[in-house]
Amino acid sequence: MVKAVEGLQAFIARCIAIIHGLPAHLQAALNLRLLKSSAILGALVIALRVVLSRSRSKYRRDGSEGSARSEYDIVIVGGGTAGCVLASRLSENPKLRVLLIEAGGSSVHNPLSCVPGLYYKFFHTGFDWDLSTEPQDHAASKRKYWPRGRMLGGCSSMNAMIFHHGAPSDFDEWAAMQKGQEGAAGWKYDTFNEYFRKFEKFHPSKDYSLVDTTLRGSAGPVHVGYFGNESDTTRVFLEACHHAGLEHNPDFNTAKGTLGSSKVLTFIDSRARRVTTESAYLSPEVLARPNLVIATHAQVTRILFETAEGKAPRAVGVQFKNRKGDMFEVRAKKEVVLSAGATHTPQILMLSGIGPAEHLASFDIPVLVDHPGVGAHLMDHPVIDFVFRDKTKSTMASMSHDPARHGKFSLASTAKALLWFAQYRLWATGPLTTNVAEAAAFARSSDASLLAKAGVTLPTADDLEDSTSGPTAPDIEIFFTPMGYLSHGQVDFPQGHYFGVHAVLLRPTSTGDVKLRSADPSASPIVDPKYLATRHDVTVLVRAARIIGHIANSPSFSSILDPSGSSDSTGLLNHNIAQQSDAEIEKIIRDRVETLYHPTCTARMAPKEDGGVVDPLLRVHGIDGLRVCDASVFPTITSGHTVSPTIALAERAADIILVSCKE
Ligand SMILES: Cc1cc2nc3c(=O)[nH]c(=O)nc-3n(C[C@H](O)[C@H](O)[C@H](O)COP(=O)(O)OP(=O)(O)OC[C@H]3O[C@@H](n4cnc5c(N)ncnc54)[C@H](O)[C@@H]3O)c2cc1C
Repeated sequence: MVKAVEGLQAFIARCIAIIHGLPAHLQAALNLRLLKSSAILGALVIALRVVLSRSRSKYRRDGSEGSARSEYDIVIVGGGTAGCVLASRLSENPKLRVLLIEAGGSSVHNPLSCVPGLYYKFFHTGFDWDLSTEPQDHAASKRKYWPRGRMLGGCSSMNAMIFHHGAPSDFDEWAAMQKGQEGAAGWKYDTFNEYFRKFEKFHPSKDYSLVDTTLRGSAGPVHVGYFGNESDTTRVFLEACHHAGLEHNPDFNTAKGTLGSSKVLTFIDSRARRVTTESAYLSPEVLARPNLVIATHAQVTRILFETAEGKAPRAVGVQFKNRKGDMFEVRAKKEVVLSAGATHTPQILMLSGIGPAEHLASFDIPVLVDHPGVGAHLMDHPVIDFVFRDKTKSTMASMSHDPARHGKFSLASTAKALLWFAQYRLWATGPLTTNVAEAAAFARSSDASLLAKAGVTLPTADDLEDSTSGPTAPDIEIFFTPMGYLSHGQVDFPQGHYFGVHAVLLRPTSTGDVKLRSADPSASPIVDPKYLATRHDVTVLVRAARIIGHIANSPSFSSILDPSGSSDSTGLLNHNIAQQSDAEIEKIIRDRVETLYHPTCTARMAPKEDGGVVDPLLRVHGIDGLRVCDASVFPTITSGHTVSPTIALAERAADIILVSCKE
């Protein structure tokens, strides 16, 4: 079967090479025929790949089998970003019997996950928990779509692949918030950085030779590099950033800090495939370990406890159901670890009787431990998308308006997609290697000289609260996408070419919550991020929009801006942003705010009296045998993208658990 696929690929390669060698007029004449045969061959390759991936998936146990045995040492709930790391690291100890339980299936051979530019195709599918927020009181009362990965690798299997630590002071702040509890110092950047390096295998690039490779990880399972697409418009954006005063930072991810601008480092390997925690940590060798069992399509419904007079309740196992709804129970001799992510971890805790007592009582859930912090302090990064019409008509910008994406069949767009697929398969290049958000800039809203360049004079006694984690940490991110979109791609644009510049609020002061909708585990939790509830948050975003206006007016940027965008009547384009008043910009912000997909802090690491749910060793306060390890334990949100801190956190958690199992 493998040979058949390779044979087909070689045949396509030969056809394309021959066509490329012909004179231009013959190439044009053959174009249509090539497209048609590519379409048929491409479809065959995809079909064969699907068959192959099915046969390779045999090593995983479907949840319908229940569990091969009913007792393990450690039961991990949620095989997402953090869960896969834990399962792999903990099962390195052959004496520990580890069970990983995941609600979804594998994604490791799924083209929508592997091919970097296709991840948005997962939205609203069975691989997505497909959540929506409550109507947002401060954002035009709209509900906001929240995608969350429901598969092995979790959100790492469907995210935008940006590798980013955040600011070093974010982690010093994490440590300081623990007020000297045991294990607190290990979260300081100096120490925690070892775990970032532990998971990373950096691939140097001659195009990014200023990266100091001695500061990057070199031996971890997670391959990162600059292999993804870099569009011409992305390069222009970076020139414009330089012009606006956002200096080039050769590497966002070092102790030197993250301010400045650059193409982003990505979780894309040398063959232009997405790297997920499933693909990196659950290798065939790891899956072959006799002490590791992975149950897929198995949804945990609650944690099981033993209680004894005068002792803290002890987690002793979990209950889960398979796709048919059959219920199973497994026991955990040593520990249960929750890694179900920032929306589902608090849901499982509450369904198990750990959460705000009054809220649990309203669903007749017996209260095991009154924990007001469970589901509280939800923090996310709000993003505002600004869209511009591209006069260069670049290939990537044409992806903004893709009729095929909206279900309208067109031979031309299907043929184009198949050609891109062939280019991707044969040379690992082209539009499909994009991570979409190709470049970024990080800045501070209190940077008077940066804002002065953008025409904003900050008040001399600026009373805007400084919510950053330190004097060199950002609270604004501006990123560039070589295609334009609004509302996660759900808004149709008139035929044309567009790109996007996006403003992110990195350190919001608005916080929200996750609550139960019902005592039924199948019901989605209620998520309410309370976007833009504070004046601070709107003010920082207005300042970010001013910087974007300055970028848009720079000489380099005007070389790609289609002037017709200035007389846009659709209300979708932002060519005139620099001329708009603060009030007009605020209206756009409240109307367009969306998630950057970074919910955190819903079972935060902090002393219980400060609303904490876990201690610095990730143990749930007041319960034995139960830890949480995922983005819900962030004490506060980092000023950057959240997957790298989650992987590093899981690496540290594995060390903590392995030590505790020896004791
Ligand atoms: C579209 C998108 C783009 C993003 N882009 C980036 C980016 O470019 N860079 C970046 O740094 N971050 C990005 N993020 C955020 C980042 O991926 C997440 O913060 C991170 O992956 C969260 O990891 P986690 O382990 O906390 O949760 P998850 O990865 O969500 O894992 C939770 C797992 O638990 C499973 N689960 C939930 N409930 C149950 C249950 N009851 N029983 C069994 N299993 C259960 C889920 O199916 C899932 O597999 C993005 C996220 C999304 C969705």
